[in-house]
Amino acid sequence: MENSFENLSLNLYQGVRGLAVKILNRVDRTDAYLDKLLEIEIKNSQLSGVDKSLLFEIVHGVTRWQGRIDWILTGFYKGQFSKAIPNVKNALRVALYQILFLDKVPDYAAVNEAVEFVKKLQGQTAADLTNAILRNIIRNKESIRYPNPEEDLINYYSAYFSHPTWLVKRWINRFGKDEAEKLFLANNSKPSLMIRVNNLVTNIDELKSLLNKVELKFTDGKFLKEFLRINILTNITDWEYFAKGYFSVQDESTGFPIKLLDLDQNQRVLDLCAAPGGKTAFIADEMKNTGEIVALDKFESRLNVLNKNLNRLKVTNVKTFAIDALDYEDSEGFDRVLVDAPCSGLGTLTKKPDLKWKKDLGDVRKISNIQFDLLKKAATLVKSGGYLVYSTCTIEPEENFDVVKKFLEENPNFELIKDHPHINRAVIDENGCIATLPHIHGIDGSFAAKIKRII
Ligand SMILES: C[S@@+](CC[C@H](N)C(=O)[O-])C[C@H]1O[C@@H](n2cnc3c(N)ncnc32)[C@H](O)[C@@H]1O
Repeated sequence: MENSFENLSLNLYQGVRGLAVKILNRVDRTDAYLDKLLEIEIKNSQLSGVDKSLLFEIVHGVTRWQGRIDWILTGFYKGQFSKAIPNVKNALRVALYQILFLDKVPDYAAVNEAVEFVKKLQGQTAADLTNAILRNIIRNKESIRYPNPEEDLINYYSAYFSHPTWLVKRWINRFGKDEAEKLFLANNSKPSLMIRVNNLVTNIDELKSLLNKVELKFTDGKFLKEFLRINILTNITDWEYFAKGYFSVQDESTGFPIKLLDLDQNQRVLDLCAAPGGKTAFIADEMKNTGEIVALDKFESRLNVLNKNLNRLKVTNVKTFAIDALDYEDSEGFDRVLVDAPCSGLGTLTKKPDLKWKKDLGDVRKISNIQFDLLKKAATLVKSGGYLVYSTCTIEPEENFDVVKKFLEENPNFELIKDHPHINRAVIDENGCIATLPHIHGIDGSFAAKIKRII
């Protein structure tokens, strides 16, 4: 029975557009994240490399521009678009994304695909409706009207720049109109691919010459010498040197917390929230595989991914434990402790556009309590004279400096280190912490604070 169900669903959601609708239906209906769903579908599908890239582009693009796409569809849909049948709703979104944003797909092809798909799943009437709406939009493409910014700036920004109203309000209040606009645009740009050289296996010069040999164009990272920006979006993990552990794929912003740790060989380091191990591997690299790193994560499955990554990168100085960090005990103490806390991820919207629709202010507030508890716990595990680094990949103050400030107020035996002589001043904020913003620094939004245990 189950098998025939699966076959049925395989047949119904065929090809790139069918799979795109299937994934987007799930994003809407469950709390699963886009990338996880995409990864599962790609693994189970027989798509060619080109089609995999197109599927990635379509589901990311629809999600990135969903605010604008839905605004337009709401105007042309007879009835309430928000209440449309999921298959119809997402087939319309997929087609409209291609019509508005993808030059390589002719409009008529996008319409025909959507109409055929809807006909197969929902019947002729729904297909006729799909056809009529899309053709009507194509005819009026040049004269689409958005809310009037003079009268309703929030809804204008929300529709035009495709961000939820709560974030629009928040970021206009914080940054002002012009800067907020730049942030929306940066969030809506396609992500760039950055890699970190793994000095345990190679060095930056060798990696650059290998990239040149396969004609993969790159530029140096803006802030940290270990990072390179690959100028085209390519599936670089298929390259033989990825499997050989020459580099890992990670944004330059992830390097700052490691630099703040001020690592040396033979130290004892705790990585409290470690999976999937991007930062653990960089710590091991800075320590030249000496000393000891203890890496914790609450989820065994995520630690399995970490272990796989560390093996590939030839990291040998890490012990892992699947445990809630709040329950972890250790009598010896650590020279360095990293709390790379779970967060709303709102600094990473170029890569994870679904987060802007999935998270709200309640989530930001809720997670800040967890972050504070993790930082307090970490403080009990660092040796006197040692450093504690607190980091996130969000730009929201409640999850960043507010957590650190409250911690420092309650713990006078710790002090914030504000002087970072080896770090580019462009990423240091008014409090002496690292704070990156996508529209200013051209990398993911992130935060890191260096705290010293005095006694
Ligand atoms: C931001 S991610 C860490 C990313 C990682 N440091 C890296 O650079 O690849 C946060 C991690 O914290 C883990 N986590 C959340 N709550 C935790 C807890 N109470 N104890 C331990 N790990 C936790 C999550 O499973 C997640 O893997």
